[in-house]
Amino acid sequence: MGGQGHCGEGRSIAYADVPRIVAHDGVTILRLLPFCATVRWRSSSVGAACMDENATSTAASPGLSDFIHANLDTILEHWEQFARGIRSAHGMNADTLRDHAAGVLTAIADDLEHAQTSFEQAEKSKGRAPREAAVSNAELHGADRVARGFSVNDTVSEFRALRASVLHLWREAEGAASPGAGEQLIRFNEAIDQALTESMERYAVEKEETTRRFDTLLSSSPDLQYILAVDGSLIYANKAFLHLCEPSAQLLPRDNIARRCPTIGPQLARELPHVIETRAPCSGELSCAQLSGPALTYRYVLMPVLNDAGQVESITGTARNISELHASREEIYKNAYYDSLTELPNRRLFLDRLEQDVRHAARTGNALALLFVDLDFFKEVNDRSGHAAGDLLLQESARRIAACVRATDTVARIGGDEFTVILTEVNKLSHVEILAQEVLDALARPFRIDQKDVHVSGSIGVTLYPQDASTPGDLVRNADQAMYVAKQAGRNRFSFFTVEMRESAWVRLQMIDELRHALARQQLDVFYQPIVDLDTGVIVKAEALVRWHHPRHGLVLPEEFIGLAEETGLIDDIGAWVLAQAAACARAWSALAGAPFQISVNKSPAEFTGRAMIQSWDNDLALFERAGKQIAVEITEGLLLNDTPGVQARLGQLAQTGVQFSIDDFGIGYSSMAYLKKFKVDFLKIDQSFVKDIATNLNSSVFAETIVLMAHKLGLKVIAEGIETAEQRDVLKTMGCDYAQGFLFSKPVSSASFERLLAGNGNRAPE
Ligand SMILES: Nc1nc2c(ncn2[C@@H]2O[C@H](COP(=O)(O)OP(=O)(O)OP(=O)(O)O)[C@@H](O)[C@H]2O)c(=O)[nH]1
Repeated sequence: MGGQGHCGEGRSIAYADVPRIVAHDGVTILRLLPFCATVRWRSSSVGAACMDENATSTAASPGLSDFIHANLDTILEHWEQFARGIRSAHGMNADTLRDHAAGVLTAIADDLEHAQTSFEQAEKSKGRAPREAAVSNAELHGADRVARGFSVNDTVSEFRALRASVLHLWREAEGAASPGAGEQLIRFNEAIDQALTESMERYAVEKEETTRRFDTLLSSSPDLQYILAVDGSLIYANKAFLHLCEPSAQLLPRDNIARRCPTIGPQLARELPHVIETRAPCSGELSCAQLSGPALTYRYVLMPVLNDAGQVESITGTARNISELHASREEIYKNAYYDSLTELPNRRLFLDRLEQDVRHAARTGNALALLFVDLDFFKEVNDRSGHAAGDLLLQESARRIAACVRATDTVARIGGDEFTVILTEVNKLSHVEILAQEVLDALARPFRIDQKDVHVSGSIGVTLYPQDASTPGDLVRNADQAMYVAKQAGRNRFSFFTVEMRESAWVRLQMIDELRHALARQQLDVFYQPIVDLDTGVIVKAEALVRWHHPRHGLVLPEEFIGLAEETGLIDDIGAWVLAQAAACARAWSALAGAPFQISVNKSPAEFTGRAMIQSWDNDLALFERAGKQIAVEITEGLLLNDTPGVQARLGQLAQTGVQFSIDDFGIGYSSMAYLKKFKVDFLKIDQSFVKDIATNLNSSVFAETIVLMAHKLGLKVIAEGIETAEQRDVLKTMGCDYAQGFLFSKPVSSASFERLLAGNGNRAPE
């Protein structure tokens, strides 16, 4: 390279000395120092304003090549005025922009320096330009422009401006008029055209590669990627998108997305007018039906592409398959709002719906009915047939209840065996009654479970909006209270809520609350009623009967609170406490009498079936064991007939302790002697309803006598309850009844009073 330049101090620099940098692809480019900013030329007319006074001409034969070398900075400055205007040169920094142009220009100038061979000339005339140094620079130039977002026009304009700047300044410097200028001009134009061609070719290759890379990237993406024209026709679609389209695979020009991709196209096409109008991105979820399998869910984004005028020229779209996410979101929602066993709405969703329905009814003036359905004796199904059978019964109950109502009504499972039904737009009360009865009928039909018929029934409480209450909470409470009344009235029925129910429910709740504290506050007491030997009239036994000294209501009898205790499970604690008192008294009174004295205690069926605490049952067993025959346990016939494994096991455990058993209220139930063979019973207690008219009613006396006879044949003793008159006592005595209990002998009395009775015991037999 023989070119020379001039610096500001008049020192000439060979261009071979100009520092170079090596680009990343190995192409060497010149990095020009900003050393000369003036046009160096012999002519005084050129660049007078910027002429350095100390500058000396070095070019003996000034050619275009020398001119370019000498005035590179000035040319570039001139060119830069234009270059900056190319869309702000796409953010390129001034040095880089200049480096590229300088590289191309310097290479062209170098090329101009050596004489062209005739071969080169011939090749050029055939349009086959030999490679020149400018080419590699131009390639670099073209490649870089793609990456920086220059358009083809921008790139062409850059070269045109470069050519214009050189020629303009050369002409001004009068170089264009120098000898051989024409030839140089031709070669310069050829060289710059050549550089432009190379730059454009490289630009095109680069662009193609970039497009191919993006296409590969987009094609391998599982997300749908596509570009739409504003009329909805597909400009581009990646593989994932085409996969969802009609199977004819190839994308045809102007294919409309709605027609081409019937699964999701129409849904996307509907969004286009909005995106075009607002020029804002839009996103959402859409459902894509599949030939087989569940519909897929896609989350899509549509993004408008704006032209220079700010108008939407196309729309890019992406869509991601979020079916799994959607499914897990649905699963979470289902778990939160639906009962997993029956798939009905759970309590939470039921309360939401009730709130909405109440609001809607308030707006429209319609009435609404809420039904609270509770299965009867469901616990027995679990106990007898197992929990899995209970589950099946709950599922079938859910289906049966749901089949009774309209699709717009809500059926929910809000607890164990509790269901609710919200009936909206209720016009007639009779409709509610009919529906409640239908539900009862449906539940009363046998359930076929494990090849067996299982029977339950339902109790339903009904309340109405707005007649009974105005808030969801009050409606639920009303329906619950009405259901409770239906249960108390015998089950398998429905009750409408009344205001009186609210009052009695409140009293009941208060009683439950007070009963909870009664033991701790020592308000419970055990009274004892004597049982006499009918032959001798001597007190030989006693029955322990619990009493509640209520702070406001005075002495409360067991009939008024044992039911509540059973319902709430308090019966376990109360029963254990009564047993402990009775066992202590039996011990003391045995010592007092100098002979074994037996006290009988009542055990409710709930104590055999409920029992939240295994521990309390074990404690009872230990007490029974210690007491042995000093305690007799009074149980009902129903309990013995209960063949659920849990109940039978507990009865067996109890029998092991050595206590004796009495069948209470004998005669009013099944009066079956069959179970007496299976379970060792010691006493039968004839129910007082037979004793009452035993002296006047032949049926009662025959029945009582039969019981006595049969019991004796089976080796059992008989106790008659509720004896109030000497006549009753005498009839029973004549029949051979063993023991008697009733007001004729004594009312239940406190332990202290009972001790006094015992002290005088044996002195007399009541007449
Ligand atoms: N199998 C099954 N049983 C359940 C489920 N949830 C609760 N339960 C049982 O359902 C029973 C409901 O108790 P209750 O309503 O007092 O029993 P009930 O025998 O129907 O008594 P009444 O309503 O007074 O007739 C309890 O024994 C619970 O253990 C469940 O998901 N599956």
